[in-house]
Amino acid sequence: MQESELDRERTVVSGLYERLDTLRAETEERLTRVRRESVGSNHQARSERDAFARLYEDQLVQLRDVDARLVFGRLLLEEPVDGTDHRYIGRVGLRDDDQRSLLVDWRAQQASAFYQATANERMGVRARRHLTMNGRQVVRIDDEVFDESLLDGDASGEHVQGEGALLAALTAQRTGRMHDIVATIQAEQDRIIRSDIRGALVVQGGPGTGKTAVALHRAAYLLYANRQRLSASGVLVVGPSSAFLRYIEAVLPSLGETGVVMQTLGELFPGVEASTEDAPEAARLKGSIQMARLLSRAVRSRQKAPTEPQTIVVDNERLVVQPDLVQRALAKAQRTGKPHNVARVTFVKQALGELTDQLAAQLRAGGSTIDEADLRVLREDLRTSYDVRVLLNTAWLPLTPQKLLQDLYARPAWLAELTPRWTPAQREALLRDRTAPFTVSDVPLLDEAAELLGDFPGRADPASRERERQRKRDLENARAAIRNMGVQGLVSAEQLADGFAEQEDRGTTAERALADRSWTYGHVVVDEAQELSAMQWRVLVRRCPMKSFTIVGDIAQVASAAGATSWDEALSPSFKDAWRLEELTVNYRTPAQITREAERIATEAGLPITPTRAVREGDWPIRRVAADAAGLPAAVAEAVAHDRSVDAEGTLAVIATSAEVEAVAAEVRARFGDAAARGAAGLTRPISVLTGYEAKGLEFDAVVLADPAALAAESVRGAASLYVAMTRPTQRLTLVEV
Ligand SMILES: Nc1ncnc2c1ncn2[C@@H]1O[C@H](COP(=O)(O)OP(=O)(O)OP(=O)(O)O)[C@@H](O)[C@H]1O
Repeated sequence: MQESELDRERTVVSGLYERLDTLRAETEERLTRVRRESVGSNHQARSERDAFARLYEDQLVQLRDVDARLVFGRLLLEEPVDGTDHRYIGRVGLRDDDQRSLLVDWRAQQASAFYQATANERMGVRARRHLTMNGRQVVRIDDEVFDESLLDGDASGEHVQGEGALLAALTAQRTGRMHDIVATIQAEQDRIIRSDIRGALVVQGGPGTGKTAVALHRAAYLLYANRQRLSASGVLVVGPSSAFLRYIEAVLPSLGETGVVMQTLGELFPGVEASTEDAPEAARLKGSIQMARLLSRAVRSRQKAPTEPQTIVVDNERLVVQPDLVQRALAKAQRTGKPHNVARVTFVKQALGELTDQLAAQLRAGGSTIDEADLRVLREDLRTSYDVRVLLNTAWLPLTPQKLLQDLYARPAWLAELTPRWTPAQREALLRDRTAPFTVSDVPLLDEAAELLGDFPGRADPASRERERQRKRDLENARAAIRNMGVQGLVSAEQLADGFAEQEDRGTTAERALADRSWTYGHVVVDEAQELSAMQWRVLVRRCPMKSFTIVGDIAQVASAAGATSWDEALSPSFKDAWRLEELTVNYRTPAQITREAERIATEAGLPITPTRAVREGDWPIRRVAADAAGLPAAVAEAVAHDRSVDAEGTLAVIATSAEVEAVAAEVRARFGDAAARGAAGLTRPISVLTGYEAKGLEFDAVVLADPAALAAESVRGAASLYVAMTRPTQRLTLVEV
């Protein structure tokens, strides 16, 4: 029975691959045709041709990317649709020449029953089948039957769907890269993935519950369901480190989505790439909302009238400028409520007006006659005079965010003046050399400063307005080209317009978004969101004023000094109560034996953990070894060697405190050579040596923990660090105790 079913599926699946090959051949042919097209010197036609060529190339890449595991599921329907009661679910949708559906995209409404149906809630489905593939060949089928009339006695309806396929995915060896989970998304995850795009959705869950996987699949789903809106504005994915982004970067392309922007928190301000962290005290301070008030005061204090009358010389005329004159201009500019650099235009205009009047009055008193034309000349003389420039710049200097922040950190007297209620220790924490590179915690401050300062007059803005106009022209041209070529439905105007833009060096949506601080995204995904400070939230909300967010994290895993202690505390300043919470409870990563111990230690340390239910018991108990006189690094290397003897192929992470990590890495490197590496570089090697913070969000077949007690004592949030470290393995955990 099984054998003949397998054969039957093989026939269907090879038909689907045939269709994929046909589509590929057709796209290749279109590409060849479009490349051959002679367009002469007509610029518009050439640009269109090149854009189409690019598009077809992209489609070919996409068709190639979905080849692996093209199809992974089948529903047996209660009511036939289009003459068939079978519905196949895959990475993309495929239709035959008569537009009949052959394969349904996993994100389509018609696929939702594949993830949601249960014996109690059948959603029009009699049975669900998981197909496991090896290359293009079906090698295994797993059935869940909801309609009892199909059964010969066996019960069904277990709460984990497609157990065989799921367990195979969970116990598969890790590669150092995250994979998609389309074939085995579970019902509680699917509900989150398909949840409405509007508003902020918070996904709280313990380690290994699939928060990252769910967030990425949700991004792919939202792009599919809101293609038009999101392809123009883009989706931003924010993760804690570049190692983490590298770990997850292949997931969205494997789901056919390539245009998503991924950034770490240190990269959110264009032109600055921060990766170093501040000491905890400075990080906490810089992350707190009082920095917003401080920056606002700092900017305001750069708008200052002189205390004494100033004498300036213009056109050989000595002019005594009263502080009042400058004060009036300041007040007028401040009343506009505009950012510093923009309001400066009003300040200068007002001050020059009064100075011109004063100069004219003085000249008239000396016997000169001054008419309208003379006034214009006087004003110009004043505007270009060195003395006037010094006077006006002293009162209101145009500023860059970088300069403002560097001054604030490097001028203790000014900082003290601005922070009368701070303690000396707090001020001390901010002080540093003007040339020191910006840290991750400085990035939101630069962004805040940029908001307060505004663009330099005459810079940036016209360019972005021109970009918008050009985008509109591109879209109109793309629509016309699609109509002319009769390829409606095959390509979207947005995709084609991206092609024009790239051709002309104007950049795709993603590239334009990256370069433009004022870009607003259609949706933002934030991973490890519990780590974000109040100031970081402010930046992200500026990047998506519609507040369409997917926020995933685990409050119990907070490791950064400026991180949150509750979602309410973290989110209410920016989102008020306009966010909804979903929880994930099943741990797909860590075996139960390890999960139990990690949760026990975390609970004892008082962490607010969300207990998880591990889907499998695991084959290996936690191994505990003691470091002897030879020291910790040697004991760790020995523990690694022992683990390699159990499984020589898998990925392994050594996790140690910042104080020990280099010594441990040196020993491990000495013993295992190029198979091991320190830091993010190790993620492509079998053995990586990481700190607790670097290990966040990652997973490995095995973990060797160097001195867990030291890890727990490392910082105020050390217990969380230990909890994170213990929950990284999918198979084995070794604790090397001192
Ligand atoms: N439905 C699923 N099918 C197959 N694998 C899954 C499923 N859900 C989660 N996983 C796997 O479980 C592991 C943990 O997932 P993920 O990294 O998304 O968890 P997390 O909640 O973000 O964890 P952490 O908080 O520890 O960073 C990953 O290997 C992921 O692929």
